[in-house]
Amino acid sequence: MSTKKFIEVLGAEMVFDTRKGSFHALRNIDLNVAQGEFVTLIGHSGCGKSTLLNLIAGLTTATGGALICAGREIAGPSPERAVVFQNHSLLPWLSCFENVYLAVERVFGAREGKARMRERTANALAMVGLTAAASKRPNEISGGMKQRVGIARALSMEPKVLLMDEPFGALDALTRAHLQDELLRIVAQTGSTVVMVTHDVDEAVLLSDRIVMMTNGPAATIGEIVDVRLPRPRDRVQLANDSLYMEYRTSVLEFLYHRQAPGVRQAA
Ligand SMILES: Nc1ncnc2c1ncn2[C@@H]1O[C@H](COP(=O)(O)OP(=O)(O)OP(=O)(O)O)[C@@H](O)[C@H]1O
Repeated sequence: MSTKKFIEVLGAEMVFDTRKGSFHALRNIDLNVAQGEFVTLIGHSGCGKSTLLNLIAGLTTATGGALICAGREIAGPSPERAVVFQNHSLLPWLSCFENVYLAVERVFGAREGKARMRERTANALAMVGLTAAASKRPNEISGGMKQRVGIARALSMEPKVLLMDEPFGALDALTRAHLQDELLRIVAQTGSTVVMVTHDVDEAVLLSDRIVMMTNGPAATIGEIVDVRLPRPRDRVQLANDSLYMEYRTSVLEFLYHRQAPGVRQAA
């Protein structure tokens, strides 16, 4: 198996059946993601970013084409592809520790003892800086902390791929910046392969190895891909004045606001 083609999306199509007839959401999506690569999907609202992420997650089945992860066809959801959503979806009656432990137990429960699973849970919480909040319930912590529990829960499953659907979309700018920096550090530490949906151009340039820019729907497809060749580790303050950073930023903005202006529909 080539590590350059860890995730393969081959001519994927997605047509939804709706009450008003069929809706062609995604058309001929071809994308390879390498092992350890950080790829973001960006595009205007409704273009199909979440739909593509859900196909990779195995939460929805493509109506055409094929999707492969680690050499096997994606046939449904799997802990090897953990998903972090915008609304963390934690169980409110469980502590942060218990929320993460639940995921650990589901993945490792059949072959590992409780002590090892508790260790895994504690490690995941430590990775996102939440050791001190482990015994708190979701309603006792901030939005940013809840999102970190969601990330810890995903990481605790030791997924091959981390799929993130606007994970920081609901957070204020400072919390968001802080969590982006943490994600950069965690990904550097774990070597995770990440596919993340975002609306935020700066977030995309800061985090990505490649930015996949999608055309407007219906029948959205990949318009262009930007290779972000900024060295890592990346520092947001230094990058603020970096000319290469500005170039990447401008090319994404040009794609989004000149070539795919909001509200301009594709000819289906
Ligand atoms: N289950 C479904 N049934 C019918 N249509 C759907 C379904 N899911 C998504 N769609 C349609 O497919 C298109 C793409 O939706 P999707 O949520 O993937 O877009 P998005 O780019 O993630 O949007 P946003 O940025 O606003 O979250 C939209 O027109 C949406 O209405």
